[in-house]
Order: sequence, then C-alpha cells, then structure tokens
Amino acid sequence: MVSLALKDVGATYGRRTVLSGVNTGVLRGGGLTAVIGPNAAGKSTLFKRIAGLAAGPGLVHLSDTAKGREAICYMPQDTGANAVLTVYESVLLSAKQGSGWKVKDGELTEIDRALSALRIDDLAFRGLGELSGGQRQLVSIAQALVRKPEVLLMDEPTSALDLFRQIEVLGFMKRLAAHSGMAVLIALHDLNHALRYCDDTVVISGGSVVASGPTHAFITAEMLKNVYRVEARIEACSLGRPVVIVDESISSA
Ligand SMILES: Nc1ncnc2c1ncn2[C@@H]1O[C@H](COP(=O)(O)OP(=O)(O)OP(=O)(O)O)[C@@H](O)[C@H]1O
Repeated sequence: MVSLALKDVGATYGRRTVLSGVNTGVLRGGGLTAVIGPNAAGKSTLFKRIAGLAAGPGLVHLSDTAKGREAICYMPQDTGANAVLTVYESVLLSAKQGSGWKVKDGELTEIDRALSALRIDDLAFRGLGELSGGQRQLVSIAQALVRKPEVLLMDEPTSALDLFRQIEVLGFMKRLAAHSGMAVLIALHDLNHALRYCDDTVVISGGSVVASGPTHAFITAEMLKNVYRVEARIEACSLGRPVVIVDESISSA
C-alpha cells in the first residue's frame, strides 16, 4: 500500500516563500487525511508542491508504488470548464492523460463506473458549460478517479455540494480508499467532515504545519482558538459523534 511522507518541504512562488519546514509522519494509503487551516494558510500550495506543480525545497517521499510521481493526482479547487466538451468526453480525456489515444473497453467501463458511483451518469452527454457548480465539482471528482491515482489530493472537493452530496461523496471516498489502498488527502474547511471521515489530520497555519496526526487528538478547542481564532467546543452529538460548535470569533484587538 502506497505511503507518503514530507520532509522539510517548502514552496515558493517566484521569490515569495509561502510554505516552509513541512514535516509529516508517514501518511499511509487506505484512508482519508484532512488538510485543514485558515484561508491562505498554504493548503493548495502544499498540494501543488506534492504534485510537482510548485517549486520548493525538501523531500516528497513516496513508498510502495512503482509509478513514482505518476501515482499522484491533484484535483484543484477551481476546475474551470471547457465548455466545448461533454461530461463523458472530459472524463475520457482525463483517463487518457499521459497515455495513447486508443481507447480500451476496460477504460469505458471505468468511466461508466465513476459516473455512476457519483450519480452523474444522467449528465454524461451534457456540455460541461451548462452544468451547475456542484455538478461540475462531481465531474472533477470523476476525472480524478478514472486516472486511478494511488495518492489523490482533493482541494475542497465538497465546497459546492449540497448536504446530501457532501456526505455521500466523503463516505464513498472513505470506502474507496479502504478498498483500493489509495491515500486521499482532502483540504477541508468543514471540520465536522474531518472529524467524521478522516483518520488523520494535518493542520497548516501561516505556511507551516502546526500539527499532524490522529484527527481526534488535533481538532481541539485549543487548536481552534490558536489557529482559527474562534472560541469553540467539541461536543458529542446525540449519536455520540464529536462535532465542532463555534461560539464566537476572537477579536484581534
Ligand atoms: N500563484 C501564486 N502566486 C503567488 N502567490 C500565491 C499563488 N498562489 C497562492 N499564493 C499565495 O500563497 C499563500 C497560500 O495560498 P493557498 O492557496 O495555498 O492557501 P489555502 O490554504 O489553500 O487557502 P484557501 O483556504 O483560501 O483556499 C497565499 O498567501 C496566496 O496569496
């Protein structure tokens, strides 16, 4: 099963350093890891650095994969839409990325499977340009899945989805990771999703990792105060699940 570890990883845009000294333990395949932190903390940049799309020092160490960097797929926050393509064509194009243009039967089956797992098979022959934001986000997930990554970096993949779709997609990703051994890192703003679906969490603030390890140990009232500047409580809901309740922001005055 694939695993990923970051050692003294940094990232720069031109002369500007936005990420430095990022170290994590070994992030193993088979589950979801949340990457959390305030706006502009460096979550997307970390994903771009891991995927080789941003420059910077340090080591992104991948183990137990024969594919090297090819094992990694980055699903960006803003996916943009090539209005000329249909959903099916765009997913097919993604599946063929980096390989020849000859389409095998198995690949079409994989596409059908991804569209159906995300319940967007009815959109297959609609143009990308005529989809809603949430529908486009589901298509982006399908595009990522058909590339069969071993490490999948999902940048706020549920931000445009309704409540039903959010839990459906995260539940599906959790089962898929457990079944396939894929390592899935998910940048999230909804910390209740992190608590419910992610075994491990990496907390980023101001371009550095401030904590990395088991989710329940790190999503705490103290972390929320220090990193997010809010007074909050973690309490058990009526089903016994921990939930974050935010009481108020802490003024910087
Ligand atoms: N292409 C770029 N060139 C220069 N600076 C950039 C670029 N992309 C991001 N930045 C800067 O890097 C910092 C980290 O941005 P990043 O997008 O990684 O944050 P984030 O944690 O993903 O934020 P958010 O939660 O708002 O999506 C920010 O200060 C941002 O302005």
